[in-house]
Amino acid sequence: MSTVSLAQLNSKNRWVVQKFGGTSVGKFFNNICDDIVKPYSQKSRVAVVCSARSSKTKSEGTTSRLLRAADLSSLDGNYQELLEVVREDHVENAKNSIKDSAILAKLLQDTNYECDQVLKLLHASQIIGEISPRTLDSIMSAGEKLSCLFMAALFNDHGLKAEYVDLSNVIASGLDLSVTGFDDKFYSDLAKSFAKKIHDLKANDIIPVFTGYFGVVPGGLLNGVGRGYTDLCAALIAVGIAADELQVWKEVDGIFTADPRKVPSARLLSSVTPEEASELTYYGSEVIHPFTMEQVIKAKIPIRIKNVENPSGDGTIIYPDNVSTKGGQTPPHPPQSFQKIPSAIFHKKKAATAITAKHDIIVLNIHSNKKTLSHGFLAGIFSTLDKRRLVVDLISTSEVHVSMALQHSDDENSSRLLREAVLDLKRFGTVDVTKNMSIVSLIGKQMKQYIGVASTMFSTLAESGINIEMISQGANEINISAVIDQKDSMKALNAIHKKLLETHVDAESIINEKISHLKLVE
Ligand SMILES: Nc1ncnc2c1ncn2[C@@H]1O[C@H](COP(=O)(O)OP(=O)(O)O)[C@@H](O)[C@H]1O
Ligand SMILES: N[C@@H](CC(=O)OP(=O)(O)O)C(=O)O
Repeated sequence: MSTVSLAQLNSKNRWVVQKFGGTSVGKFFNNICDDIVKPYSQKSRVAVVCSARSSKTKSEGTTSRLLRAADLSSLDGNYQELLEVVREDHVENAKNSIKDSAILAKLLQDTNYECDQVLKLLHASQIIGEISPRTLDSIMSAGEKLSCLFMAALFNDHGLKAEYVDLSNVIASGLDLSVTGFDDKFYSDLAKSFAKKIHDLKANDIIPVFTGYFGVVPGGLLNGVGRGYTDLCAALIAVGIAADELQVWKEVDGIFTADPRKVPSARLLSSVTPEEASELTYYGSEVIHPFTMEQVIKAKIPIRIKNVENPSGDGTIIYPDNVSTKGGQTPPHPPQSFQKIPSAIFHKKKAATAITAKHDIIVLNIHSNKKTLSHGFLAGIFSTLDKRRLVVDLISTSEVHVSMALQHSDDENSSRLLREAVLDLKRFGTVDVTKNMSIVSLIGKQMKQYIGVASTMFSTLAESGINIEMISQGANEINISAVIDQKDSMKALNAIHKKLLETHVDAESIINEKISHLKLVE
């Protein structure tokens, strides 16, 4: 644990909110307790938010299992077996980890109760033969309930004073979000309700362990917010209690210039802006849920991404480059925080910040059967796609041609929806589909200020012998994307990273390279 960071936590009235993802809770619960929550709680108040446990990967984790069980129940399948896997996983983990017999007995009782509740819901869905978004949400909520019951028990077992806080009923049941939407008032009311849960704690040295699942929202949390909703929950808690910092703990040191598993020379970034973090998440590098940023940044609270396996690392701070923190002065004064915020946040000179890739992309090409694109042509295409819940990631149009890149999984249901959409789209012209593609995106808030970045990216692909299917420069000017064959994506990431993101390559050198190239041509 870094003494620098802890030395700055000098007041017990200051809060830090710590969010732990599912795989961290599944694999590193002892580190979380002893090396992270314990030392931080000695210097400040700590609120913990956890996702559902995943002992290996998110796709095999508790939330995914519960969602699969829900699917099975509505299809009259064997959901019981899957739920017993969830129960067994939590019971075994509790028995192996909790030493105090009274704490363990209570945890096992609570764990079995939550599993039995889910079984009842699944049974009801099987009888009805369908599952409503509300029921699906309730089933899904068991993931966070089980993991937080365990984490609170573990903290108490290791000598901390912790209390499990269930947020699943925090949203008033009469709320009609179809009228209000997820608007500012909804978020600010929610943040206040979360804060109230803290004021209701029995003593002011208790560590609340919040279920990252936060309620049956109309339309369903899964539909309204999507997977990864615990980030948003943690953000709203941070806003509600005016925390000094929101820490999102993962299994990487922070945000890198590229996925470190794919690009060995990727560098850790000391800071990124919220816009960059959102783009990175959307285009393949799951950094943080995009809804998280707005709320926290509005409240001037920095977000820090940190590594559960390396708590003393500085991590990556997500903070706008033009806003001071709460109580701070106007920019460019660096925001005050638990750990120093790198001055580079205000003096970033790099043209690009990071490169990312999104896989399982298909490209839909539509050649209009008219000479020019007619009135309503694009609207027709989009409503056809929308009907099948197909979301376009990139689009590029010419006079008579539209190309769109979409993410597509090969499961039966998605394939059927795609087939239907293609059939329907044939009303507008000839349609062809190219599968197994990737979107490679270069992200950077500074890029728009520099000439030559896009052309360097595309010429690097060409020099590597990689064919470009489609090009798009995002409307927000912080994203330049190309669609390429998926089998070339590793090569593309590494080549572009080498050219545009390795330390010695900065914006000036791109421009100089361009100028010397122009001179040669002359
Ligand atoms: N630019 C990037 N910076 C950091 N990690 C990235 C990046 N792009 C992709 N990743 C991957 O995202 C994963 C996020 O970390 P992890 O803790 O596993 O996520 P989660 O908390 O969602 O379970 C890492 O495995 C990492 O390889
Ligand atoms: N457990 C939920 C919510 C979540 O936020 O997960 P994670 O923090 O592990 O991404 C999910 O799997 O989507």
